[in-house]
Amino acid sequence: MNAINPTTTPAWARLQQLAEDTKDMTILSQFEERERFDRLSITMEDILVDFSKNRLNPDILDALFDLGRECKLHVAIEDMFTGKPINVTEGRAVLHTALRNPADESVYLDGHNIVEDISAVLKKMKAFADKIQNKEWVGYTGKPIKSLVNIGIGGSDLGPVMVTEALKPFKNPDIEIYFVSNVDGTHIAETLKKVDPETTLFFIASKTFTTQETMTNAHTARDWFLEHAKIDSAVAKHFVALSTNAKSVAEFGIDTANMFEFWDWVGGRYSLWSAIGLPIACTIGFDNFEKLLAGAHAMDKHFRNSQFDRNIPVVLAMIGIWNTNFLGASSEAILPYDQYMHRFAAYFQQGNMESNGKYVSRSGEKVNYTTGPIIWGEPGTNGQHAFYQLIHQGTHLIPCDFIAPAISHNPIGDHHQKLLSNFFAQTEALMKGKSLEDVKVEMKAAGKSDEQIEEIAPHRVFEGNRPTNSILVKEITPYTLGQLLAMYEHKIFVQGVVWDIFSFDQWGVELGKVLASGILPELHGNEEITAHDGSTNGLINAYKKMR
Ligand SMILES: O=P(O)(O)OC[C@H]1O[C@](O)(CO)[C@@H](O)[C@@H]1O
Repeated sequence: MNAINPTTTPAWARLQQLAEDTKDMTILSQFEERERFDRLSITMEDILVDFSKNRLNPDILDALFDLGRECKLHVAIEDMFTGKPINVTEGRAVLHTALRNPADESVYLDGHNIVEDISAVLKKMKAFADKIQNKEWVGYTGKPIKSLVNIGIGGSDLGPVMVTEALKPFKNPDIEIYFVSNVDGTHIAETLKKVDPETTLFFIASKTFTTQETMTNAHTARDWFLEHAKIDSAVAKHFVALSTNAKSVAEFGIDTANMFEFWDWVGGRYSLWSAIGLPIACTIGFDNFEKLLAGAHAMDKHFRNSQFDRNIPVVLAMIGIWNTNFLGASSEAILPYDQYMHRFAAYFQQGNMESNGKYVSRSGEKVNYTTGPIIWGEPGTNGQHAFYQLIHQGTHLIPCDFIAPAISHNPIGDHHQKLLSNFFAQTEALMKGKSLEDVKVEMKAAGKSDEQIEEIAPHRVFEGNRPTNSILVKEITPYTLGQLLAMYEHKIFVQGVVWDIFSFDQWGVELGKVLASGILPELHGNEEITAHDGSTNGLINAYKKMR
C-alpha cells in the first residue's frame, strides 16, 4: 500500500480553495437545482441515502472523488478484498468481508481458500444455534438452556449487544441474552442474580483469550457455576469459547470441541460476522444470522464494484472528510430514529475511533491534518431533548447521520409518524435555520413589545446550514442491518485510506493496559507507593486509606 500524504495531492489544494470560495454558500441555496435530491441520493435495494443536505456543490464532489483517486482508493479496496496484508503493523490481512462471502466464492490467503474454513465454522455454529433454539442443548440437570450470557469486551461485546438489541423483534421469546463486559464486579454480580445455573450457557468471547476484563469475569462465572453444579464435567455443557486462541481456551478448561474458532485476519471490531456472532445466531436463529451476513455481502459488492459517485460508503466517507478537513468539524453524531438501534452509535464509536483515532501516518510520521472524528449519538427523539440544542445553536459544527426505518416493528397509533416527523423536521431545521427577520415577525405577531423583541430575538435565531445525511430504510431486518453495518465499516476504511493511517491496529489501547498490570500488585498491601508521579502516587495512597 502506497503511503500518500493527502495534503500533497492536487485535489486537496483544490478542496482548500473550494472551501474558501464557498464559505458563504448555503446548503439551501443549492436546492435551486431541482434535481439536487435525485442527484445527491443513492438507493440501494431498500435503503435510501440522501446526502443532499450537505455543504456540497458539484465541483466539491468532483474534487472529493479526485482525492479518493489520487490517494489510490481503488487499489486499496482491491487490496483489502484480496487479502493483502494491509494491517501492516500487525502483519495481517483484513478479511472480515470474506466472512460474509457465499460458500461458493473463494478467497485465497497464502494459497489457501479461507472460505472453506469459514464454512466449516458456520456449519458448527448452525448446529449449535439450532440446538439452543430447539431446546435440544441441555444443561447438567437435563433442562434446556434459557439464558445466554456473553462475557467479552470491545469488539467481543459491542457488536453482539448492538445486533441483538437492533433485531429484538426477531428474537426467540424463550431465550434471554445478557452481556457482561466491565471488570467492575457489579456487572457480573447483577447478571448472575438474574440467571439460573441449570439453564444458563456462557459464551467466553475473546479473540486473544487474554483480555483482563473477560478472563476475570469468565473465572468468576465459572466459580459461581461450580458452586452450584459441584462437578467439573458440567462445565462442558455450560461454557463455550469464541476465540482464535485454542491453547488458552484449553488452559481455561473449555473443551476445544466447544470452541468456535476465528482467525487473526478478523479485527476485533469487525468480528461480529465471525464466531463472535454465535450469541446473535442463538438468539435470533441461524437463518436470520445468515441474512445479516447476506446483507453485509450485498453492501460489500456494492462497495467493491460501484463507481465512486454512486458508491454509498465512498460518498459518506468523502463527505466526512470534507466536513472534517475543510469545514473544521471534529465530531459526528449518529442518530437512529429507532429505539431498537439504541446501541448503534456506541458500536460505531469503537468501529470508528479505534480504527481512525491515529496521528501517525503509514510512513510513520505525525500527520499534519485532522484524522478520525469523535463519534457519538443517541436515538431520536431522546437526543432532541438532551443535546440537539448544541447541534442547532452551539459553536461546533456537528455533521449528523439520521437513520430511520419507514416501517416500525411496533405500529402503535401514530407513534411512528410522530417519530419520523421529528426526523424530517430536524434535518430541515438544521439546514434552513431561522433568520432574525423571521424571528422578529413571529414575535411581533405574538404581541411582543419592540423592547422585548430587541432583547430576546437574537437568542431565537438559528444560523442553519448544518450538514446532515439521511438514511431511510424500509424496515430494520437482519438483511438491512447487515447492509447498514457494512456501509459504515467501509466508510471507516475509505477514510483511513485517504488519511493515510493504518485503520486495523489499535496500539493506542496498550499503554493503559500495561500500566494497569503494574499498578495492580501495588494495590494489594497497605504500604505507601512512591514509584509514580505525584498525582498517581497520591491517588493510589488515598485509595488505600479510604478503602
Ligand atoms: O477479543 P479480545 O481479544 O478480548 O479483545 C477485546 C477488545 O480489546 C481491544 O483489543 C482493545 O480494547 C479491542 O480491539 C478488542 O475488541
